[in-house]
Formats: sequence, C-alpha cells, structure tokens
Amino acid sequence: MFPIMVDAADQKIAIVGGGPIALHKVENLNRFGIVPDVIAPDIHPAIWALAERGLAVVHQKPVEWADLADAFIIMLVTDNPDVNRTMAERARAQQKIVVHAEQTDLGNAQIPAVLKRGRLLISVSTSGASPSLSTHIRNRLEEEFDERYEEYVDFLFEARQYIKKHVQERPERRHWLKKAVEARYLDYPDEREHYMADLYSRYPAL
Ligand SMILES: C[C@@]1(CC(=O)O)c2cc3[nH]c(cc4nc(cc5[nH]c(cc(n2)[C@H]1CCC(=O)O)[C@@](C)(CC(=O)O)[C@@H]5CCC(=O)O)C(CC(=O)O)=C4CCC(=O)O)c(CCC(=O)O)c3CC(=O)O
Ligand SMILES: NC(=O)C1=CN([C@@H]2O[C@H](COP(=O)(O)OP(=O)(O)OC[C@H]3O[C@@H](n4cnc5c(N)ncnc54)[C@H](O)[C@@H]3O)[C@@H](O)[C@H]2O)C=CC1
Repeated sequence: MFPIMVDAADQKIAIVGGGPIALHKVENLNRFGIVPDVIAPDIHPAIWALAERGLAVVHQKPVEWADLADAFIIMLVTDNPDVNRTMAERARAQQKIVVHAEQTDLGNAQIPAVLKRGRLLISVSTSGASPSLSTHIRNRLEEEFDERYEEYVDFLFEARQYIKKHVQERPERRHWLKKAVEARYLDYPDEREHYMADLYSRYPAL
C-alpha cells in the first residue's frame, strides 16, 4: 500500500450502498469538502438529510456500471457481496481507485483514520488489520497535535510561500524554513509576527 494525498475536488466519487456504513463514508468525505454520489435502492434517512444540504447526490436505484464509468474513486459498501465483487473487478480493470470495505483484496485502496488540523493531516492505517487500533492511535495523536496547529501550519505555509518567492540563496532559505519550526512559533503567536516582520524587512517584496 502506498500512501498519497489526492486532490479529488473536481472528481466524481461514487459510494455504492446507502446504509450506515455509506453514511459514515459520506460524512468523512464531507470533512474534506467532497460531495459524493450515492447509488443504492435503500437510502439511510441521514444521507437524504445531507443530500438536502447539498452534501451528497443521491441516485435511488440498484447500481449499474454506467453509474460508475465516469467516477475517479469508487467505494463499495452494499450488503450484497456479488454486487460489491462484480463492480470492484470491473472498476479495477478500468484503472480506478477502488475501496472494497469488506474484502480489501478485491479493491486497491483503503481509508485511513485521519486527524485534520487545517492544512495538517495525520493519517493512520493498519492495512486492514485493525481499524480500531487506527482509531485509537489517531485519538491519542489528537492530544499532542491540538487545535493550535491549525493556525501554526497556516503561518508555516505563508512563510514558505514568501520565502520561495523572495529569498533566492539556498542556505538562507533553509535557515528561515528551519527556524520557523522552532517550538516558540507554535506556542506564541506574537513570535510568528516577529518572524514575518523580520522576514519582510530582510527580504522586501519588490
Ligand atoms: C478496510 C477498511 C475499509 C475501508 O478502507 O474503507 C475497513 C474495514 C472494516 N472496518 C470494520 C469495523 C470497524 N471500522 C471502524 C472504524 C473505521 N474503519 C476505518 C477504515 C477501514 N475499515 C479500512 C481499514 C483501515 C485500517 O486498517 O486502518 C476508519 C479508520 C476510516 C473510515 O472508514 O473512515 C474508521 C475510523 C473512522 C474514524 O473514527 O475516523 C471501527 C471502529 C469504530 O467504529 O470505532 C470498527 C469496529 C471495530 C473493529 O472491527 O475494529 C470491519 C468489520 C465489520 C464487521 O464484520 O463487523 C471492516 C470489514 C472487515 O475488516 O471485514
Ligand atoms: N468501516 C467499514 O468499512 C465497514 C464495512 N462494513 C461492510 O459494509 C457493508 C454495508 O454495511 P451497512 O451499511 O451496515 O449495510 P446495510 O445492510 O445497512 O445497507 C446495505 C445497502 O446496500 C444497498 N444495496 C443492496 N443492493 C444494492 C445494489 N444492487 N446496488 C446498490 N446498492 C445496493 C442497500 O440498498 C442498502 O442501502 C457490509 O456488507 C459490511 O460488510 C461493515 C462494517 C464496517
């Protein structure tokens, strides 16, 4: 398994199945700003509620390949093993990213447990061995990587963009980039302002 960050914002993500597990998948995708298509004859009431808020697109019908042909990622979570298997095989043959939630070897991707602090993402997977352990580790990391990281990582992003644009010499760049991850910049927002002020005065934008 190879971990990778994928920009799926403008892509179709299809969830096949409409039960509690499908609901969980929709909610998880929504955390990342993704509005998935849900295809199933029986749709959980909470999925309908999300669809009314524009957070899912429901197709109330048994799945056919035509529903999936233009999808980028496909998640198979029906209670019918034959449907899950057939669609997974076809999707893999078409080079798609396929999550088979029950029998992982029928798919080619798995969903990790994710801690999200703005731009910072920490994802944990056990490659299907124990989703409970992934969740447990993620919950422990939540304490160390607390809410402060959201603004802190925004600061790092801004600083890095500025440095890439305005600091030409490599050793200098490295110096400033390394300095920004010192603990005081996480702990004290004032220190971040000093850092940026120093940076702007040393390397003024032209
Ligand atoms: C392969 C995978 C599917 C995929 O890739 O989609 C998969 C499969 C299965 N999960 C099952 C059960 C549970 N899943 C959870 C929780 C999560 N499961 C997630 C991912 C994955 N689950 C992928 C592997 C990832 C990895 O290895 O780390 C998380 C991390 C991410 C997410 O889904 O969003 C999410 C945490 C969400 C969060 O909190 O953020 C809990 C715990 C709980 O609910 O607290 C339980 C009950 C306890 C237990 O079983 O451990 C069962 C058994 C069904 C049965 O027969 O009862 C199967 C099927 C099977 O293994 O047969
Ligand atoms: N975290 C995970 O990934 C987990 C995955 N699972 C697996 O996920 C599957 C779904 O679990 P639940 O949501 O509880 O099931 P459920 O029984 O509540 O719902 C099944 C859904 O599949 C739909 N469906 C059935 N035939 C279909 C077809 N031909 N086309 C499209 N949709 C069809 C039904 O309409 C229904 O919406 C189970 O088979 C289970 O093995 C179970 C637990 C955890």
